[in-house]
Amino acid sequence: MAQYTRVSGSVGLITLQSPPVNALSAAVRQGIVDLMQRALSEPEVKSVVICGQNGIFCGGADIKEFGGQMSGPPLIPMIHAIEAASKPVVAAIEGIALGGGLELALGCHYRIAHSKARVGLPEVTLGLLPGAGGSQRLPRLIGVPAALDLITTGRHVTAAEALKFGLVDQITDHNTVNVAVKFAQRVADQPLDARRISTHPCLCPSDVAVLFEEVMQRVRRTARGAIAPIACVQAVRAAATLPYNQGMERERELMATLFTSGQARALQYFFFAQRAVGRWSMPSGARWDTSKPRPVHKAAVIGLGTMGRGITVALAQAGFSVVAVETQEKQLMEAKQAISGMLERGAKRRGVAPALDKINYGRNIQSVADVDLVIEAVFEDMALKKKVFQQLSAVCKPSTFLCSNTSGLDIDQLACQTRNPELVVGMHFFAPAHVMKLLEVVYGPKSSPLAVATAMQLGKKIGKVSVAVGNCRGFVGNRMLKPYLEQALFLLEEGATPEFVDQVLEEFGFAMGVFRMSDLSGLDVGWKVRLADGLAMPDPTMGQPTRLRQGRRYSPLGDLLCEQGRFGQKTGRGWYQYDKPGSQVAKPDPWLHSFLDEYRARHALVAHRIDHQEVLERCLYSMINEGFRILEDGIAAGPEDIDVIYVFGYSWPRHRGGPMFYAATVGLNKVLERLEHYYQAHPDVPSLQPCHLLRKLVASGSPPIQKWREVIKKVRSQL
Ligand SMILES: CCCCCCC[C@H](O)CC(=O)SCCNC(=O)CCNC(=O)[C@H](O)C(C)(C)COP(=O)([O-])OP(=O)([O-])OC[C@H]1O[C@@H](n2cnc3c(N)ncnc32)[C@H](O)[C@@H]1OP(=O)([O-])[O-]
Ligand SMILES: NC(=O)c1ccc[n+]([C@@H]2O[C@H](COP(=O)([O-])OP(=O)(O)OC[C@H]3O[C@@H](n4cnc5c(N)ncnc54)[C@H](O)[C@@H]3O)[C@@H](O)[C@H]2O)c1
Repeated sequence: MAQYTRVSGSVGLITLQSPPVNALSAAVRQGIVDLMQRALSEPEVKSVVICGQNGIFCGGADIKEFGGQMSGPPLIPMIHAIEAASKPVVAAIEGIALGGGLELALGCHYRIAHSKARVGLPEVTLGLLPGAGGSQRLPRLIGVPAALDLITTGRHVTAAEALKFGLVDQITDHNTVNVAVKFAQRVADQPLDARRISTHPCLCPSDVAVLFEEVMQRVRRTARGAIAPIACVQAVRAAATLPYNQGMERERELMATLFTSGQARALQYFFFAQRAVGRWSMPSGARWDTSKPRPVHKAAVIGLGTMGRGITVALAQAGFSVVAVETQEKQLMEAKQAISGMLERGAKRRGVAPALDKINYGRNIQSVADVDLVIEAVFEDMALKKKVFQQLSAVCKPSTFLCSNTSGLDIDQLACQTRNPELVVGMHFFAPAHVMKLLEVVYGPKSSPLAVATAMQLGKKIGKVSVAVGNCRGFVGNRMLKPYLEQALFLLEEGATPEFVDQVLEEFGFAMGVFRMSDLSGLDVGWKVRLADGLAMPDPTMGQPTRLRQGRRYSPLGDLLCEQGRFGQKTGRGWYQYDKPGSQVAKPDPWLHSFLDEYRARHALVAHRIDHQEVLERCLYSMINEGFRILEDGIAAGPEDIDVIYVFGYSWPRHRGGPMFYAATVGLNKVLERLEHYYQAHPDVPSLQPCHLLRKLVASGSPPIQKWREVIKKVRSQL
């Protein structure tokens, strides 16, 4: 909807009204069309201002409409009509002008923005391009290089940057609508021809062909298989090389291809999934909207290794006072230096002062007595963590929330060490913790909704996408990683190479294949856990068959590498070889290939040809199957939680929506049928056995992912 008012006698003010972001729904578009006609037909009206209600100009096309039949006036002719209007039209931009919202503003003859406003064309993040003339008008207004940057990245720019680009005509700290109305009065009699951006020539640098070639190469390299960024470059190239009308035709063709692509559907699903995870719920019935967080002013971090340092930086950068504790003097000094460096580099990038004074360092756990929340990040050792939790419980004020950054240990066991187990939750960050967006907030059986709400809110304040999950070994992310890693090792035993498996996974869109990722994280990390679990047993005299544990197939390949001191990048050898320890360039290692040949010979394993399909299906479907088990067990509330965890924490390609969305795209019956096939071939691998929920969903006719929660509820109630 939109509202019309006449202000100052001669200005027609059109206000978009569609909360929360004034998206261009059919009703809003109809309103704009009708009210523009009214403004143009009223003789007293000399100029028009378009604004949005509640201090928000417009968040773009209504994404919810994309899935269904589009109705109402189309956007492109609507914007053309505004540009062609005989009276000046001024956009008054407050809050945001994004996507179709900015395209609407580009159709206006002038743009006035509030100094705090942000503008951008983020369509690429939804698998689209600016398809209402944005790809053709923006380069004509701000030049090809700047337009390529904005359109291919989708980044939002501040009003000040927009002014520098020439994207807006004026910025103001005052009431933007009032300023725009006065401006509209001033320009009422000005000629409009030069203000119609579609008539401008597209100014190109002399080396424009080289520029497009370079940008296209960069985009292809970083897109990881996403098609929208490439289409965005093609659309801007059309603006640079074709007359406006032909450019618009090219924009329409490219948009039509993207619009119906699975990638756009996946990215739009993911847009809503990211927001859905904020509406968390617990099996007890506690929910985000009925649980109030408690404010946190001062926090502590215990253990300043890899994770503790990143967590301290994230907290300090967000303005929290932090007490940072490390027991060893040498470690403390090193950590202090590293944290200061991270803060200084971050501050330089963002053009602010480093938050060094936010942190108090100490070696004594007593120094955390008055904090509101503690995040423990000591070694992954249950006995040590229990001791730390006992100490914290004795030292801290009774209301302090005690959180652990454990990667997968039982939160409940830690809670049991404290006086107030209801205030204990997991806060599982991902490395590097000041960079990675994901935070798993893990509730145990005793965790209170207050503790979950507080950890979720803290996560949001430090810029994380927080997902509330239940307590089980590995929580959601690492639990699903286990069958994925396991299949990758089995594939090596059966004839594949690390390079081939990684190539397939990287072509699928992962930033790194499983073996390159393991080399980066350090092979010793998982080895220590397997040793502690009694799985890794190098001594053959222990009587364990090498490739079997507790009746299940087991691959000791990772253990054997660790026994040779091959821990990955840090030692310069792992699944690959590196020029020197710490180097990041992975090279195939002939030693590893001979080692695999000998290993297969020793175990009478006959290598067979493993193709692309088998690698993908076995690695991904076993992981997806575990995802269904997680849903069945109530560890994640819905498929969106799992998908958000995988995209933000494990570099799952966003344009494939996440593992559960991918399963829905492939077809649940196909996933089930292939799992059955592989389980039959490998009956000693339980992770390949299709789980009950997957069978139930297929038996229910494979409903769309948005309906899975209903089936999940039924399955859980039967358990
Ligand atoms: C051939 C056909 C031609 C077509 C022409 C194409 C036109 C055009 O080029 C395409 C587009 O504009 S594509 C669009 C380009 N635009 C974009 O990509 C902008 C996307 N939006 C954003 O980036 C952020 O939401 C804001 C920065 C606007 C606000 O951030 P914040 O303050 O943190 O708030 P928040 O929590 O994020 O959102 C609050 C609520 O609003 C909801 N909602 C928001 N935008 C929506 C929309 N456009 N729609 C619907 N809903 C939208 C959101 O879901 C949430 O509701 P929920 O019930 O809780 O789920
Ligand atoms: N490294 C990762 O990628 C990663 C990711 C997510 C979670 N985690 C988890 O985070 C935790 C820490 O892992 P990390 O990789 O940072 O380990 P790390 O070995 O780099 O650091 C642990 C630090 O804790 C310190 N420490 C040990 N006992 C202490 C005590 N009693 N009081 C204060 N400090 C003490 C050590 O001196 C060391 O500096 C583990 O639980 C791990 O599972 C790690």
